[in-house]
Amino acid sequence: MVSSEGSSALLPQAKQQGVTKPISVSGPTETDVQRSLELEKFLVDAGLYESKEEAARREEVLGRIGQIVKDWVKQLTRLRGYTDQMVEDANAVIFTFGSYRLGVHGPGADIDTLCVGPSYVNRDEDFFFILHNILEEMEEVTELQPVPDAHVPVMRFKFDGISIDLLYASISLLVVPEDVDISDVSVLYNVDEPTVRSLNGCRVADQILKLVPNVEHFRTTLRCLKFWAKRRGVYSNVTGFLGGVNWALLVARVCQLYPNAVPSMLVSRFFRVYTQWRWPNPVMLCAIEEDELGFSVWDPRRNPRDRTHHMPIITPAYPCMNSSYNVSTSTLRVMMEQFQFGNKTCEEIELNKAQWSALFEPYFFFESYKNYLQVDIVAADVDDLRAWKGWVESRLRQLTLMIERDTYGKLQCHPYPHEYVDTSKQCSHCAFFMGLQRKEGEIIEEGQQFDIRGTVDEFRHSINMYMFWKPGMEIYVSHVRRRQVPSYVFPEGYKRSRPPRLTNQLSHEDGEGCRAGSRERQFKRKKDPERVDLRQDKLEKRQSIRQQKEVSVSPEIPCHRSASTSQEHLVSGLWE
Ligand SMILES: Nc1ncnc2c1ncn2[C@@H]1O[C@H](COP(=O)(O)OP(=O)(O)OP(=O)(O)O)[C@@H](O)[C@H]1O
Ligand SMILES: [Mg+2]
Repeated sequence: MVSSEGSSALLPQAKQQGVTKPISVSGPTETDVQRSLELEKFLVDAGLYESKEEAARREEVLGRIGQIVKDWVKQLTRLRGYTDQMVEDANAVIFTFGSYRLGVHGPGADIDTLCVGPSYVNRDEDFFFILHNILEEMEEVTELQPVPDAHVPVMRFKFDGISIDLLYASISLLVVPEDVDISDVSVLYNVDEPTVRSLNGCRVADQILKLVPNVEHFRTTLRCLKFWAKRRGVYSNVTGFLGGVNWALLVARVCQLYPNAVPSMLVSRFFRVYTQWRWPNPVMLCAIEEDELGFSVWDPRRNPRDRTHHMPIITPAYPCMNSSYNVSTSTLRVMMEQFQFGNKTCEEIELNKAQWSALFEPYFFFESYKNYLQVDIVAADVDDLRAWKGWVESRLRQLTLMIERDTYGKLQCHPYPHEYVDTSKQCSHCAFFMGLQRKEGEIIEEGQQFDIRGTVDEFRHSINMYMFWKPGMEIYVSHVRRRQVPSYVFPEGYKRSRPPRLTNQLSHEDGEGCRAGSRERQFKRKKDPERVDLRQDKLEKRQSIRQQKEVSVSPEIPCHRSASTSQEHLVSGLWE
């Protein structure tokens, strides 16, 4: 039986912006409920839930951190000469947010944590210096990394092996009550911008949980979509795709539109809604009133910059902001393709033509393009690499934008949010890849080439502006063809033989590539081995002529600072 709800499920375009009423109020059929159970089982089997022991360990760690910050504030209150009563009352409170707070974290996930302290305990010295030193002395604490200059200042560390992101907000109260309500807008009075941003993570999580009609259904659906996005290579805020909070808001909106739906229905409605969504119409949770939006930070009527956002997903707590400003036309295009894939697969699941596993088929990035950019990052040791890689990764979006800008949009980039490590290298190494393709429908004259050497040079120049550069930190950008992609990117260290075209596989080969590919497959079907050899020989010859035309493709990466000019490590710039 196909699931219920009929034509009301079709999203009227006019309602896309500011839909306030649910699209469908009809409930699930038995089949829908059964499918939901199957989906939940699939998620459990995929290892997405942590064990009871791990959950208890997290609680314990949070309790420990809560006590550490209380002691820290008390100690500071005493040092600053406040009265005994003030010392007695001195307090700090820990809140969680992010996936842990939403109840959708998996085993090994980090815990996003906010410490709320009194007005006289500040971030710069008290948090990033005194508390930092206290943590540094503790043997349970490892990998302590303060990031005071971030958009949202954060102290990262592991406590008993559990990753913690700890933020700090000093609110305008002398004493922080244990039950302080950070959902109340008054906590935002007289605090600086980084504090507003730090408080916002918790306020957003609280709002989401308040605004969805059924929290458990929301959680299962969100777990499913987050897992799906990771499998399909579209989970990453920094690369220009969507991160945890963006997926949470998209799912929450669908939950509002279908208040009686069970997770299996919500997953398929998710794809149906977002394949039809006319971006850049914003996605907002229902409780945000137009008036409220008028006072928000994100407001395309007042801020011209907001009009440039491609996929606005607005946070539901004041000040409402676009949580997905990193999305570009390239990453939006990739996500829309993946939504189409999700929609098609869900339709097949609803018709009993496919199982849930089909939805989570991994995306074969290295089979989807003929041409790639390989960005190699090396550093002297793992600590340097962590910092250097973070910097380069945060700039990769710029490279995508610059290439599309410099080729007038004729060359499209697909940044892939996955890092690969060549363990055979002696230095610390990782590599990122981008798929490259001509824009669909673009007519490129014969012999026309894309020269992106200048673009890559500009990118390298901006990367080398890194304030904390150390000897050994290097970046190399090269153009590689599919067959030259290094073997360490493949899970078993070897390339999959080219599979028959899967229905779920989105391919981005230009016409020439498709013809060559299909000819090769035809040859393999021929019985006459001599004929195959001859034809393959011809192909190989052609390939070798092509390679001779190229400049320095896939250079060997040295592990020392090279005095060579950037030309040696550049993308070839020759494009057929
Ligand atoms: N671009 C953003 N805009 C607004 N808030 C953000 C943004 N990025 C992160 N946050 C806040 O920080 C929280 C933690 O971010 P994080 O990337 O760890 O997501 P998460 O929901 O915890 O998912 P994950 O399972 O990937 O850790 C988010 O839930 C959100 O509250
Ligand atoms: Mg998190």
